[in-house]
Amino acid sequence: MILDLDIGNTLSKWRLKDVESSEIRSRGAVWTREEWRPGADIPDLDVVEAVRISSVARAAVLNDTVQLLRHQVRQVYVAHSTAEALGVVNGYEEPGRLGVDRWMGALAGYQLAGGCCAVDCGSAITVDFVLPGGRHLGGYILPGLRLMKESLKLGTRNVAIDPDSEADELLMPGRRTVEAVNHGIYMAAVSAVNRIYSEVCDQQGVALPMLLTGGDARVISRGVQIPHSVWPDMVYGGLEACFPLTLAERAGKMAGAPRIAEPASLEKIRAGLAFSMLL
Ligand SMILES: Nc1ncnc2c1ncn2[C@@H]1O[C@H](COP(=O)(O)OP(=O)(O)OP(=O)(O)O)[C@@H](O)[C@H]1O
Ligand SMILES: CC(C)(CO)[C@@H](O)C(=O)NCCC(=O)O
Ligand SMILES: [K+]
Repeated sequence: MILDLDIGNTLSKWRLKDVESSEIRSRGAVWTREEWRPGADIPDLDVVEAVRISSVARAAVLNDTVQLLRHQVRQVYVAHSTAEALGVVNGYEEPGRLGVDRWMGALAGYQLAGGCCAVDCGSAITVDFVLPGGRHLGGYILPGLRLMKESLKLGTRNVAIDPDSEADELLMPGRRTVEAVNHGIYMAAVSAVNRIYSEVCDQQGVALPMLLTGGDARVISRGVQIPHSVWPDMVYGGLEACFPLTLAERAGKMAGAPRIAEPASLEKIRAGLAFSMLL
């Protein structure tokens, strides 16, 4: 088995992938903590022959995790943001400072779709752009839904947005504090994603496919009018592309990759942008 780890600021996500069949056997998530010890909530390392890690947690968390895994697993691969990989040129002035989860998402998106807009809706919401040809432009970082809510300190932090709510309802004016907050932060997130996408496509003169991932991808997806695909395993896709181990991965296949939604025409994107600038 291959153990893939996506260590975020809040949650550490894992999945087990069968080396022979390339199938995902199990998955889960644990809180990201200082000491990441195997227990009931993480997989049995006896069956694991290789580990691939993307981590944006503090260096100590990653070091401890790697130390621990090296005792029991022969191959441990840790992803880093580099100046160039798989045909993509990192747009950061200091490439190593780009969050490796963003880099993995951008690489996976490029491998799947060519130029793309990769959106990760986690503790933070990040939006990254790669042009056809592989130039990564950099991106945008904004607070995620939960962080926005917590920063308001209105006593509503424990009332999460129901992930099954319809976007239409979430975009209505709230008539209770909790509703006003949930609808406000939802509006902030989806309008930012819509606007950022349109601005950058307009600036660059290209309509890019959009891909969404992260814990809040599903609910944000419902409010984003731009054609897009949701790819829960997008960060893992970057790990597969950087460290291919199975036959399917060597052939360039990434697990759970969605069908790419055809982007709207540049004219349509520009018309939408012109309209929003009138408001
Ligand atoms: N059990 C959960 N605990 C915390 N957040 C959750 C949970 N389930 C869903 N979420 C939502 O998922 C979001 C976090 O998503 P994700 O799992 O991508 O976070 P993360 O990986 O820790 O973030 P990041 O990678 O940006 O550090 C939160 O904003 C929250 O709304
Ligand atoms: C922005 C987050 C927190 C999103 O997980 C992560 O990618 C990160 O810590 N990035 C480092 C800063 C940067 O990407 O510029
Ligand atoms: K993430």
